[in-house]
Amino acid sequence: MESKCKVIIVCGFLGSGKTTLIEGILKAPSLGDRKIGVIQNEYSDQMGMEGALMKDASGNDIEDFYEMPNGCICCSGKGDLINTLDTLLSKKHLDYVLVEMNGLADPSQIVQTFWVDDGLGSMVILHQTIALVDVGSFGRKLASSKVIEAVESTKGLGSGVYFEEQASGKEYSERDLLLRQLVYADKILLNKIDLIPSSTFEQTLSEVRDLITQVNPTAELHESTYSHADLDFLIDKSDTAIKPSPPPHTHSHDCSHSCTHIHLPDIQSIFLDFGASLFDLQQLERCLGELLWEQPNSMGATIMRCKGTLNANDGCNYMLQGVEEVFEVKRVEGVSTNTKLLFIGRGIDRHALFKVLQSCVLV
Ligand SMILES: Nc1nc2c(ncn2[C@@H]2O[C@H](COP(=O)(O)OP(=O)(O)OP(=O)(O)O)[C@@H](O)[C@H]2O)c(=O)[nH]1
Repeated sequence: MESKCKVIIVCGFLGSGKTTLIEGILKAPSLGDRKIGVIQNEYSDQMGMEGALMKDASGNDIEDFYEMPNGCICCSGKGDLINTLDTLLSKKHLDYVLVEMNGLADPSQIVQTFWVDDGLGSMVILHQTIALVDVGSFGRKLASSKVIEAVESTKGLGSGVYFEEQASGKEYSERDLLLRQLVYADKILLNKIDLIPSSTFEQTLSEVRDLITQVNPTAELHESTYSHADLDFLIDKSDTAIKPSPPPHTHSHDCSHSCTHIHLPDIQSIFLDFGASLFDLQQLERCLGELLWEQPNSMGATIMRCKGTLNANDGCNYMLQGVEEVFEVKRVEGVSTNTKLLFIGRGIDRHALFKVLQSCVLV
């Protein structure tokens, strides 16, 4: 009899390194002949770029990649995720499926789905949940006096009270969401430690470790850069004994009508398609600097995350990756696509943003 497919949920806030983690696992030579599928929950149904960049150790495309666009699998989880798993597993046996949640999703519904759904148990098993934390920004977001308050606000997770809150489609504060993404994790990567200034390195890490341990005392913590960790830690080793108990009652909840797809009240996700336009790279980098280095910027917007693909004046394709004020525009090979950019943040005027970026297009 074939063994069950092991599902690994990958969660974490915007830009914390989830895709980087999955790319690293897929490329790891020590993966051998284990078969892995990927389900990625994107913010926009028009992005569809990260699949093309996912390669195995030999540089081949990943066959079993599936994008669940424009949605929140934490809301439509029971339906969409299960259907997608069905589709993937009906083609062939997979040893693992990595499910990347979007950066604004609360993973608790999905995790609980696996705990309580017997039908699911027959073909797949939840192996573990890995959460990514961008240590520098996590520390900043939860720093100082807010720490106690934030930890207090997670009390009751896993209890009936928490379930009821979710059923009413409750929107979270950014701080709550950050912490909720950690509560169900078996393993937590303290990522981007290269970005912590050396003068505050030890202190920052110790504060973040301390806070995370209060929220989730049983998770295994691992410090990383570019989401790197041994495969043994990431996918092989799993200690089911340390998983928290399922909640006391099974509350089935179809929240497609009541939940917003993004659990933060005022966050916008703006998708811009510039077609085959060619961008002046230097001009674009100047514009991005102006948009990202000061938050809120001169347009009054706070941009938390931006990413996309673009065509440049040198005839090459590039990928934009930005997390808060840090961004890079990196050349990519083997991907031919139009310019599609996604911006997530607060107070963004779509038209004004389009105009600024349009000014970087060659005429
Ligand atoms: N300096 C630094 N950059 C990192 C590290 N890990 C990831 N990045 C970069 O951070 C950016 C975002 O990484 P992703 O892996 O796309 O993050 P994500 O969590 O999948 O992003 P969303 O899906 O948009 O939430 C990329 O430019 C990565 O190269 C790290 O440890 N250090």
